Amino acid sequence: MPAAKGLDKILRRGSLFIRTLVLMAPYIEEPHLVSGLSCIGYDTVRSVTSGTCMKTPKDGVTHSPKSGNHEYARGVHSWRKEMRTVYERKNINGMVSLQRWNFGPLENVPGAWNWIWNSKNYVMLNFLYALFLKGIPGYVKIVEVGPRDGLQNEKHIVPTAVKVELIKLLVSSGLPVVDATSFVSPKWLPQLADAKDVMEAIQNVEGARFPVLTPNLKGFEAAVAAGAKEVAIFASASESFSRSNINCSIEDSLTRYRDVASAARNLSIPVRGYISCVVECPVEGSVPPAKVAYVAKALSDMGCSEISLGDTLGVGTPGTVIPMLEAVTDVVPVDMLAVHFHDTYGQAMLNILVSLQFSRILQVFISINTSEYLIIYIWFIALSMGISTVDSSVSGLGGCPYAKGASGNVATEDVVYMLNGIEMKTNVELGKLILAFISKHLGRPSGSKAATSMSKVTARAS
Ligand SMILES: CC(C)(COP(=O)([O-])OP(=O)([O-])OC[C@H]1O[C@@H](n2cnc3c(N)ncnc32)[C@H](O)[C@@H]1OP(=O)([O-])[O-])[C@@H](O)C(=O)NCCC(=O)NCCSC(=O)C[C@@](C)(O)CC(=O)[O-]
Repeated sequence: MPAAKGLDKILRRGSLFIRTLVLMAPYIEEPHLVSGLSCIGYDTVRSVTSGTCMKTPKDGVTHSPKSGNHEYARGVHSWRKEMRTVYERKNINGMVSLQRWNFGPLENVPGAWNWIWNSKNYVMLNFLYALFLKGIPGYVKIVEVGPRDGLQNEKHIVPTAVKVELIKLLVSSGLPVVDATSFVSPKWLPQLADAKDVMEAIQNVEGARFPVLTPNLKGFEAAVAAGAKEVAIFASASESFSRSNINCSIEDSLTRYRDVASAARNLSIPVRGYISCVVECPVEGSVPPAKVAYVAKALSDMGCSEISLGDTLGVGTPGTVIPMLEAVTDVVPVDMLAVHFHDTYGQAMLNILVSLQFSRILQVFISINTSEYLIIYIWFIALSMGISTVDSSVSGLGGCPYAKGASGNVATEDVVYMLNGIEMKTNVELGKLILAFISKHLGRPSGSKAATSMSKVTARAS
């Protein structure tokens, strides 16, 4: 709805404006009329000089008001002190309609709040506040990508037993989804050439789902044979990156993925879709949001249950991430989306926060009550909450072998620490997640600031 889109943009500019709008709401319903004046085009023009007036039927019988013979009495709205003009016109049924009015000034805030408090509008306005000022989801699903996106970038191939132990530890911390491995060509990605062995070793691990990446039908069939119950396909919003990562154009990749999605549908296997380079490509530079939206729509149309938007280079800021989210949520529902930030420029946490807070006005509706005066209610209904699925990687492991210079993914420990701090549930136990295990194995410190600081505190205390 175009009006909703426009409002959506305006409302997201800042809470001050939203407060102003909310405070204006009492002035939208304004049936208080006094004194008659004639005006061309309108049956009656009335001026309200003191706002303490309110219509009360003299005989106690409710009847259609006619211009010029209303009865008014001092009413409860003591905050209406300003001058206003109301234009009346008889409608086709002989009813008097309120055609237009001027809004009063906004100074009388306490009175306005009285009005809000004493009416059903309070509920609605409270909802608006909750949405814009605190409107982030209560539960965030974390998709752990360390064993796949993290370890695919290690120079030295990590032994299968270490990968399996890592996955088990991650699951025991409460993570609900762990990307386990990729069924890709071992020539392209030798680091994950043991995909079959890893999958077989975690068959009996309970408590989490284990999606695996499949670039084509060959990979899909191998994954299913090894026991995968969920797969992921990975397209790119940049033509050059698509060619360097999976050796084909975006269109060709979508054709391949349609086959994978259809084979998965036949086996009732859920498919996650990844999109790389949603902000920038290492070769082409900035990627237009419309291109990301195009690929997202294609993945959604072929049946992906979730779409993860990857800032593969880790260069995005809220300035580039928000327009991209706006374009994608124009074509794909927000609850299907996940965000996947690398942290090359230290912007990942900020980008996650704006994604959680991202909400859209989906509907504006206007209701008209013609029982007595024409009363118009205008409600801005914002239905969408922010994005509630975040990808991250334990110890900040990762990068992409085909995106030189890109650093690791945002660290899962840092994400959980931040979400705990703003009281959003993840069901992940931070203490259990802080894994000295993988850092020790890789022979370097953790890439998570939260993990490093908390380990120091624990060491000092003991
Ligand atoms: C897509 C291909 C296979 C095309 O690679 P290709 O060379 O064009 O494929 P091909 O069909 O010509 O096959 C070449 C060889 O690979 C074999 N092959 C073919 N398919 C498979 C398969 N599934 N499993 C095992 N082997 C396979 C095939 O059998 C053949 O073997 P040969 O006859 O030479 O002995 C290749 O480019 C590839 O595997 N690419 C994957 C690269 C990769 O994993 N990159 C990292 C992914 S992470 C990412 O994309 C970003 C993400 C998702 O994390 C989000 C973000 O961070 O933003």
